Order: sequence, then C-alpha cells, then structure tokens
Amino acid sequence: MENAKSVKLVLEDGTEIQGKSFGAFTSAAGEVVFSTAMTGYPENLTDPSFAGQILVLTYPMVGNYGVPGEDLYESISKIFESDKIHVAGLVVNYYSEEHSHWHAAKSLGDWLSEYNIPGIFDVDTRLLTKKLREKGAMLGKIVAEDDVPLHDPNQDNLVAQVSPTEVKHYGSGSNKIVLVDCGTKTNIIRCFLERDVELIRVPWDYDFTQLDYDGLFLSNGPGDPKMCEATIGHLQTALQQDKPIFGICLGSQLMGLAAGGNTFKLKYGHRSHNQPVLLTGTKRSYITSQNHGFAVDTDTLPAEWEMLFENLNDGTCEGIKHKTKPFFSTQFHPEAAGGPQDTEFMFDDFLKAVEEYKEGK
Ligand SMILES: NC(=O)CC[C@H](N)C(=O)O
Repeated sequence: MENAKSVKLVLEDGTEIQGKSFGAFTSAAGEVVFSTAMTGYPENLTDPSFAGQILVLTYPMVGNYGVPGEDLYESISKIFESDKIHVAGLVVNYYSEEHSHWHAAKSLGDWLSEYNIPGIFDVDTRLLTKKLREKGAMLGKIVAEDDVPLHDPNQDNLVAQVSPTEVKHYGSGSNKIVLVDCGTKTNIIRCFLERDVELIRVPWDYDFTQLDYDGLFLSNGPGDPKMCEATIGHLQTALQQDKPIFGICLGSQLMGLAAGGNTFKLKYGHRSHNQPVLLTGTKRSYITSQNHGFAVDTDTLPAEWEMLFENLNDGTCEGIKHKTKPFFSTQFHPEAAGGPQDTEFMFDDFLKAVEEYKEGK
C-alpha cells in the first residue's frame, strides 16, 4: 500500500516497532497476543473472546481473500462469529489490500475502518511472536496520532460487555438446551441448530436454574474467567443436579471454578488451528482450534473431577469431566470456525448424554 501513514506498535517492555497503517488511523491499547493460524481472519476478528486484545498474525500475508459479505441464517450470521469486530487492533506482516475471492465484499482494511479498529502492517510478526513467547503476552498499543495509556483488559469484566442483555430462542427440536452466552461464537449456535435442538440463549448472569431445560451449555468468552462470579454461582446450583452440562473454552474454565478448582493465566496462551490434544486414558490425539490465555489448574480439581484432554505441547488442561455425572468440557474449540472440525463430535456426545438423561439412564 503506497501512501500508508506511519504508525507504531509499543509494548509494555518499551519495545517500539514502526509500521504502516491500514484500517482505521487511530490509537488503541490492549493485551498483545499472537495466533499462528494460517487462515480465518474474518472468524478470528469477530470472535468475542478476542475482546480487548491486539492480535498479531504470524502468517505472512493477510487480507488476500478479502472479507465476505454478510449472510444470515436463523437471524445469526452464516459467516462471522458475532455481529462485529472484537479485536482492539491487528498486527500483520504483509497486508494485501488487493484481494480476490468469489465471496469477498470488501477489503480487510475497509472492514477494520468500518469498526474504527486500527491495523499495522510491515511488522516482522514472527520476530515479535518470538519476543512474546519469551516474555509472555504483554500489554501494548498501536499509536497513530494521539498517544493512549496502556490498558489491561483482564482487569475488566469483558464478558458483561459482549454478552447479550436479552433471552433469545432458536430452532426447534426434541432437546431443549440452554446456552449461557458469555460471548458465544455463532458457530456454536450453528452446530446446535444442525442437530435436534431447541436453543435458549441467555445472558451470562441470567438465572438459568429456574428454566425448564434438558441440557446446559456454557460458551466461550473473553477475559479472566474469575470475573464471571454470577455465572459461577448459577453453575454451582446446576452442578448439584444431574442434567448434562457441556462447556467450551471460557465455559470449561467456569466449570472448573464452579467445581471448586482454580484457573491460572498461561504465559502466552494457545491461539492457532493446530494444537494437539490427547484424550485422557487413550493414545488418541486430535488437532484442534484454540484461542485462550487462561487454563484450569488440573491439580486443584476436587477428587470427583478429572482432566478429559491434555495439551500435547505443554501438558496443560484441555478439558475436564466429572467422574460420575454427565458434566464435561473442552478448552479447545470443537466448533472450529476457523480451524479443523475433527472434534465436532463433542456436540453429538453432549446430545447423547442429554438423551440418556431424559430416558432416565
Ligand atoms: N475463547 C475463550 O473462551 C477464551 C477464554 C478465556 N478468555 C481465555 O483467554 O482463556
């Protein structure tokens, strides 16, 4: 892009990296995290779990397939993971303003501008990632004209900012599932609606314990799971019963906390489409899509709980399960979007548990 204005990326350790502006020419602060996924920027940027984060992409060329046009299905997006861009900023190496794809409606830069989100390109994102791997995720900011203070998004209740304020109903089916929306990705809703499910989507702090349902689902979401006290409280009531519960990512962390375990912040998190996980007690591994900065500390889980999946790169917890009740979770994203769909069977496993519960098994 000729004529691109200069902007810089500043990290909390004092590092300053000069680059060029695309998207909105504005300043923004957040937590600087990296993803090694090779594709999927329309999905990543709209994933509410990225709220408050400046996303660094290691894949060297970004923007070449543009951004698809909006398309709705059951009043939710068919394409995007929510109805807006959630990242605070985007850092790439080569930005391809010229895009080409049958479904592209606009360029990545124009899309970022629409939501007033700054992008910076001409940054050696692999070198930057090595730094983030050594020092851990850092606070940082993209600075255009006006400077902004550094800001730690993990001190905010980000879930309250991205969760809906109203209850919504979707689909029809024989299994009534309550989805606690802490910032759900729409592909989770799509995965349920492709199955025999009537979905009741409720806000993060809604008292779902009063509802009539067959199974409870806890969504992904941004920030520190310990901010979700209201959800954890309601969940503790649900854990006293026997109705199946399934959680993904933040949902897995909330299940761990409600069970009495602890969560901790990972050094730099897992964000990519090729994270290997091992199903506990087997030699079976799966390649999974991930986006998280916190994890359940398996050692703190009460005796009735155990680790369901383990990350094969660093041994951290990738899901938990109750030893006797149908409560289980994945730290990774079985709904993918983007990334491999190899673990989508987790939705079938959950619905099987729901049907067995209804049959009184
Ligand atoms: N994708 C998610 O749900 C992320 C959960 C949590 N905010 C974390 O970073 O660990």
